[in-house]
Amino acid sequence: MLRMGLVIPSLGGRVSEVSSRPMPSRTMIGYSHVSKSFGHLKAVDDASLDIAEGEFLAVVGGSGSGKTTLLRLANRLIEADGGTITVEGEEVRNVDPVALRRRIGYVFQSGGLFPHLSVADNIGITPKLLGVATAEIDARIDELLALVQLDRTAHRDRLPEALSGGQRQRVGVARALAAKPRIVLMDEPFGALDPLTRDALGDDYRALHRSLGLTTVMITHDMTEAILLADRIAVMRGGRMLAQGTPVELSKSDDAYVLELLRTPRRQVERLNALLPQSGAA
Ligand SMILES: Nc1ncnc2c1ncn2[C@@H]1O[C@H](COP(=O)(O)OP(=O)(O)OP(=O)(O)O)[C@@H](O)[C@H]1O
Repeated sequence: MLRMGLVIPSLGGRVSEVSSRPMPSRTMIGYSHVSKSFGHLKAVDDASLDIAEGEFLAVVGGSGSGKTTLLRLANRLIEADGGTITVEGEEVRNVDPVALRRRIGYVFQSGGLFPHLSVADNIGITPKLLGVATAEIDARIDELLALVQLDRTAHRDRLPEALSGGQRQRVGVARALAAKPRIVLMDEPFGALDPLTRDALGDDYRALHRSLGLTTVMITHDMTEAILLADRIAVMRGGRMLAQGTPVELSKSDDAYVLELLRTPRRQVERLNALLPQSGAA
């Protein structure tokens, strides 16, 4: 696999780097008392959250807790009923939705690729819509394929159906980065992948996030993934923003649901340790 000069940090190195790094303070996305209902259902209920420049924030919570709705409110795929949402200091309701979406990359759970377009055309579609010159788009596609570690010759002209799930997600990330956004929203990007591919993609994306200076908001159902990848975690329940903070801060929460979520990875490890021989003992 191509590495193209990207340093993929070891897990241990990344975790200590995350915990010792001071967070920058400029707010890239700000939610203030935001609400969104569908009929009588409050999908997002009075939620407030600030995401700082350069931050990697994971949003966790049960099915139907409002995570996707929260994400889509930021780029106006859904319009809020109440409260204020800002992106880079501008209220999103004052920004043209199409222009807003070009400033914010979006990675879908299934990759969200156009099935009839090649990998190259999927990646190049936004620059093309923006009127970027063909030669420049071609160079950008190659650069992005290298960034997401897909071999140019092997993958450039393939249709999405001829890719593995992990490769499709890499193309999805490349497409989200094609218009050089500073913010990337990811809706369970690695959820449907096998654990090894998921780990590799998570690590690789985290390295990209850092080297490109991105601000990332990622929905995940996997608390282990949230703890390992994110600087901070926001916990949603029933549309409410239940808690937010670093894993260490959340571990001091007095909310039983938050503590239960945080205990899950450790409980899984304990069960695995009971079932499997300790490493080196096999
Ligand atoms: N367009 C819609 N019309 C009606 N109800 C909706 C719509 N979108 C979301 N909902 C409802 O709003 C609630 C929150 O949905 P949302 O997709 O934000 O949850 P989620 O936390 O992302 O769930 P999951 O983890 O299952 O993807 C759910 O009860 C859902 O059924």
